Amino acid sequence: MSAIQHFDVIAVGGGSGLTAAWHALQENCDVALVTDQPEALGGTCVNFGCIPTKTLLQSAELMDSVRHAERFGIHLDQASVQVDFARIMQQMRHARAEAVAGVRRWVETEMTPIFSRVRFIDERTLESADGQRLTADHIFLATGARPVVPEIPGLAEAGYWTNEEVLELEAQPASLVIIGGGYIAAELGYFFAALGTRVTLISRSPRLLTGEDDEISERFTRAFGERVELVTGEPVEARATATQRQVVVATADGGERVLAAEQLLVATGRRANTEGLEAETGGIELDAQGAIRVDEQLRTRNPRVFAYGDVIGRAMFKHTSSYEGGLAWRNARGAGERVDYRSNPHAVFSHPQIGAVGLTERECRARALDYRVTTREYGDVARGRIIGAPDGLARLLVERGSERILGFHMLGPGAAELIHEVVVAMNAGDGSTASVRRSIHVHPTLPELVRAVFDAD
Ligand SMILES: Cc1cc2nc3c(=O)[nH]c(=O)nc-3n(C[C@H](O)[C@H](O)[C@H](O)COP(=O)(O)OP(=O)(O)OC[C@H]3O[C@@H](n4cnc5c(N)ncnc54)[C@H](O)[C@@H]3O)c2cc1C
Ligand SMILES: NC(=O)c1ccc[n+]([C@@H]2O[C@H](COP(=O)([O-])OP(=O)(O)OC[C@H]3O[C@@H](n4cnc5c(N)ncnc54)[C@H](O)[C@@H]3O)[C@@H](O)[C@H]2O)c1
Repeated sequence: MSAIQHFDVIAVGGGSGLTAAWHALQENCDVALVTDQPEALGGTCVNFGCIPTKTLLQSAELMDSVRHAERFGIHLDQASVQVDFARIMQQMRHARAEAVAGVRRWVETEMTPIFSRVRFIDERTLESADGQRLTADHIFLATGARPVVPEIPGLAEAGYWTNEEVLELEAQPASLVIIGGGYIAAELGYFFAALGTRVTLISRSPRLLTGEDDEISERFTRAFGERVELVTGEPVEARATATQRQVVVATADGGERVLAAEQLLVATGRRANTEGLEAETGGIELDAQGAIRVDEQLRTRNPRVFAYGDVIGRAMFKHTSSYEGGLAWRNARGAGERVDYRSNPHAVFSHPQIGAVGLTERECRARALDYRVTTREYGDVARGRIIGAPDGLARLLVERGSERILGFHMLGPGAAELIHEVVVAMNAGDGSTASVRRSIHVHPTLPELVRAVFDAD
């Protein structure tokens, strides 16, 4: 049996595990960073998620501008516009490789890297695949999540991509079927469609992005349906022919449709990575979905072990796991802070773009809150008209009496950036609408749309 190595801190996970590690290093702690994917240091965000997909979407947005240049008096020979798909993909992978190399240099210089899977062998000890035993004053688990692949007969044999394989492409598919109606379907569906792939999207519900405020989801679905073919139904079988992949869909009217395309992308959610961790042996409880149960301070049932990020199965966003990682670290040092997701924002980088924070109108109703809703369109403000009055709006939900901002939802250009003023307002003073209303906004800018909806409330 090998000797036990003891550290001040062990962070398990090469993604947001780095957040706790970074905080620990600021306090001169001795840190072990454990990951089973050293070639993908930086985790999902850097390798298979936020950064590579948004890098790809930059090309999609540019293509959209080129296609619509005519509207602003710029005549382009559209037939001469060519997509160098291989180059788009290679540039993304090159940037990714540089980012990973940078993270790896940092980990190898400042921490003790343990490049292995680990599992608990008791409440104090982790063991690597080659039998190294590790203990620490504090352990942070950020082992992330992986794609859920539905059990559709024939799917494995037919062959499919998830968000990981799709980033390895060299050639653009002429046609693509996507299973799923959430974030990845909306973002990657937009990428492929904007570059000219014929995209068919299979969604269980008639509306896409059902977690959004109803009006946002409805208007997004309507606009997105002009870009891709939307099919509502349940995929029940998949198969491959010599040239195609086919998905049989049981449609809502009791019928059946066979959808065919060159390739198939599965985007049906993500599940926490806890298999093989032997969490129970470590005194850590899992929920029915296999996510790690934590309390309000992000502590597991084992007091020396904290968990955060996708593995706790809450809001699976990079900014959320970064927030949680900092909070978990401070709590390990005795701060006693509670997580508060009330102003945890999110964005869908599709077209139209979505940015949102706080409660949806549906959630306000479910909580029997006394609220009012105010809406303004892009065309209601000068900058909105300058950019062509695009389809889009801002929706504000305010609690009557307290005047607290309950939620803010935007659909349209810049939505992901524009919501931040409201995120700050929700955290300023009493979280009421006053701070936005009394602030001067530059004219003519899109933040004036935010101001306009607050003024109209
Ligand atoms: C396609 C896509 C696009 C996305 N876009 C965005 C976006 O635009 N904005 C946003 O905020 N979020 C986005 N997300 C979500 C975001 O990427 C995740 O929420 C975030 O990266 C989760 O970080 P994490 O540290 O919890 O997990 P990960 O980054 O997945 O890290 C988990 C780490 O744990 C390691 N590991 C797992 N099990 C073990 C074990 N037993 N032993 C050792 N190591 C182990 C893994 O190798 C990995 O290094 C996107 C996700 C996807 C899939
Ligand atoms: N911009 C961002 O922040 C961003 C972007 C991409 C991904 N993410 C994160 O990654 C997570 C995973 O993304 P996702 O799009 O895979 O999941 P999702 O949870 O957003 O959507 C899953 C979709 O798949 C559908 N679905 C589930 N099972 C199905 C089945 N058997 N057949 C047909 N449809 C089925 C659901 O109805 C839903 O529409 C997101 O929830 C989000 O947390 C974030």
